[in-house]
Amino acid sequence: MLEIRSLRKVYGGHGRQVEALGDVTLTVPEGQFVCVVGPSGCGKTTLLRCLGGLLAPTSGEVEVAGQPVTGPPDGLAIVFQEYGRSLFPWLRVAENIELPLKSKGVGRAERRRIVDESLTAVGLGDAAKAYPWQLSGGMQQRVAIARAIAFQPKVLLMDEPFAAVDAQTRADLEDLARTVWQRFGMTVLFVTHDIDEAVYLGQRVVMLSASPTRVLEDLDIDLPDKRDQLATRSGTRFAELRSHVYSRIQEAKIARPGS
Ligand SMILES: Nc1ncnc2c1ncn2[C@@H]1O[C@H](COP(=O)(O)OP(=O)(O)OP(=O)(O)O)[C@@H](O)[C@H]1O
Repeated sequence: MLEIRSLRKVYGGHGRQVEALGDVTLTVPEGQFVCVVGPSGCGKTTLLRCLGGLLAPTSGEVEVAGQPVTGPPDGLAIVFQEYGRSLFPWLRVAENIELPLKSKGVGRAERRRIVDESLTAVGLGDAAKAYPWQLSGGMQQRVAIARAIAFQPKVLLMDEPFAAVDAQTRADLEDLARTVWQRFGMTVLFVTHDIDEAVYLGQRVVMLSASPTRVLEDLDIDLPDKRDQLATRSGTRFAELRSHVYSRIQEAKIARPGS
């Protein structure tokens, strides 16, 4: 479903060149939940932007559902970290969710049905008429997730979506992300700084090196499909996986030239 081959991205301008991605190759089959972790600044967001058609690669190829990415692909939705800036404050929650459906040409009655279903799926069945600024940060991020799933994407890209909420809300949103993935069966690529979060959520954890960025390791997460914040995180296998990922990321940071 997602194919990234020898992806390289160099930002230029103002006499400064930054090689955000060196040579990244990665395949995500349809329906998988894959997490991407790596040292700060290694190009995780850049990778998602190239996949989402928001940035052109310097070289290499990016394909979504067999089609080369030349702009935002059909059937792909992105949830960003900054929910405060991704929702329109002057539109009610239901109108925020409806907007992409309108541009897709979905009729009014069907829009209503999809909005209700998506809000219920994220536990906000009663918030349709509220404005985003009347909701807590965690609730706003639920609205952003509802808007993404209302679009019925085949691919969902998530860029550190829970980094700005408190720990308890974050745990709830992590479980919501897995529930939504299991229910709607989309392919998910989830970028995070948080190693525990990556191991808890993913079927695979892809570790990126420091610049020049490549895939350091692609690890299968052999935890049971049914995960639980307490039982899964306190298990021996979880501890082994997280310490493995942690030590690889530490090595990657130390290997960084000049750090
Ligand atoms: N628009 C841009 N112009 C120039 N350089 C950029 C631009 N966007 C990102 N960079 C640089 O590219 C590198 C990778 O940035 P990116 O945000 O993709 O990394 P990241 O792994 O997501 O970072 P973090 O973990 O801190 O969120 C960084 O050195 C960053 O400064």
